[in-house]
Amino acid sequence: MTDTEIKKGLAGVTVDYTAISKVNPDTNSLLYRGYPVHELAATQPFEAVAYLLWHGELPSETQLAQLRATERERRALTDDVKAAIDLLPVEAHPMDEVRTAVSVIGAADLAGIGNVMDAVGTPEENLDRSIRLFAALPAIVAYGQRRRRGQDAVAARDDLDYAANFLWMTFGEEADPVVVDAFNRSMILYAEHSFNASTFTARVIASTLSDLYSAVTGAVGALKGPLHGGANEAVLHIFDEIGSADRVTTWLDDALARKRKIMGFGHRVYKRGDSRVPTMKAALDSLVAHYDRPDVLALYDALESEFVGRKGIYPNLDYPSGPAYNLIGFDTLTFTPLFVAARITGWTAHIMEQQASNALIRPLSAYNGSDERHIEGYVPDSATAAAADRPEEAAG
Ligand SMILES: CC(=O)SCCNC(=O)CCNC(=O)[C@H](O)C(C)(C)COP(=O)(O)OP(=O)(O)OC[C@H]1O[C@@H](n2cnc3c(N)ncnc32)[C@H](O)[C@@H]1OP(=O)(O)O
Ligand SMILES: O=C([O-])CC(=O)C(=O)O
Repeated sequence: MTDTEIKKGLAGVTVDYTAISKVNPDTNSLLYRGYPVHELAATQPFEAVAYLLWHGELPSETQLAQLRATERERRALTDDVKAAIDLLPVEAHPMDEVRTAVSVIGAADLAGIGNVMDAVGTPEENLDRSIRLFAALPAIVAYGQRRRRGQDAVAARDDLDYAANFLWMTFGEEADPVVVDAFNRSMILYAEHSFNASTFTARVIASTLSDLYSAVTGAVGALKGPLHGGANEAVLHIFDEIGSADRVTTWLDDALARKRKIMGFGHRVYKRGDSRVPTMKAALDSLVAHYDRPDVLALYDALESEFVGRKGIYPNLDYPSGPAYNLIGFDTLTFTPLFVAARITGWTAHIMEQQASNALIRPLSAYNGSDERHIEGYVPDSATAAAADRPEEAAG
């Protein structure tokens, strides 16, 4: 064994600088490029926050109009992506559809083909790729839900902004402004969160000088897990299991006796509450009032107060966003793909930041396997035996 200190899960390890966001668990705050996220959620369209994450500044009116025009041009579900999704079983998890769709878009981008040294691309190419994925994902996520319901794709509308068009493509009808506003806020809150597991995955892949699409594909895989983005889906499964507020105590007694994790609670960095929860909870409250569903709020409050009271572990963003997406009408399986559509902004900002100041990410491990041993009967040839006698030369 070794006396090297192991930082399991990289907990508490600071691996690099980032200028994109600051998560501060002491003040329970989250800044995107210096702006508190709740101020952005209250005042900005998601497109402006995407611009902020990529460029470091909020857009002028002209810059926002340019980004919106490009996003609108690239919103449609393209034939190749639709065909690739249609090849998958209709029961496939939508995160697998999204991962596949990103891969298809990446394979169709032929810039840098021919020499692997060009895969990484220029900053201009990577900003363009970021906008391409940002614009394409809503149609992919919307079509996934419609396909599972046996419905056709709904064509994008270029007279609607990002959030309203996303809801239009999913449901085929214009959403109420209350719903659009709550959805827009959720996208902003989900957009970015420093070196979380999926963003770190993207940065690891980018650090090898692989291409942006590969880094995003890996990030989608990391986000799928229930300890990370998959928790918003898992929260709704828990709500369905519990059923109603009056059943919370018995359900929790049983779940804790069986040492189950209560999804939507706890966080690696925040230990006294997630900075984004109050803003998302306010969005959930507006949806509860809009849809007249006080039963949802009763269950939400009952589980939160019982679990926090017993364990002192607080809700994370996935706790209010799960029931909010359910009220809007998204299928439970669609929740984590919605997170992808939002986080594509943060992931791509981090990929470009990694590329701008790259070092291959390759930590060390401490070996705790078998002592050296040998294959019975193996006789090295003379060159191998000679090299074994001169290990420093063999290592080159
Ligand atoms: C957008 C996001 O990705 S936010 C995170 C979404 N994920 C979830 O909601 C999944 C549920 N939560 C969790 O599993 C954890 O809180 C994590 C993975 C998010 C953070 O975990 P870590 O910082 O590694 O803390 P860890 O898992 O070691 O938990 C510390 C203790 O609290 C307990 N704990 C933490 N979260 C929970 C929970 N949700 N339910 C029950 N117990 C919990 C652990 O069992 C552990 O107890 P122990 O010390 O008795 O073993
Ligand atoms: O920061 C984390 O570990 C997880 C999280 O909340 C996020 O990615 O939004």
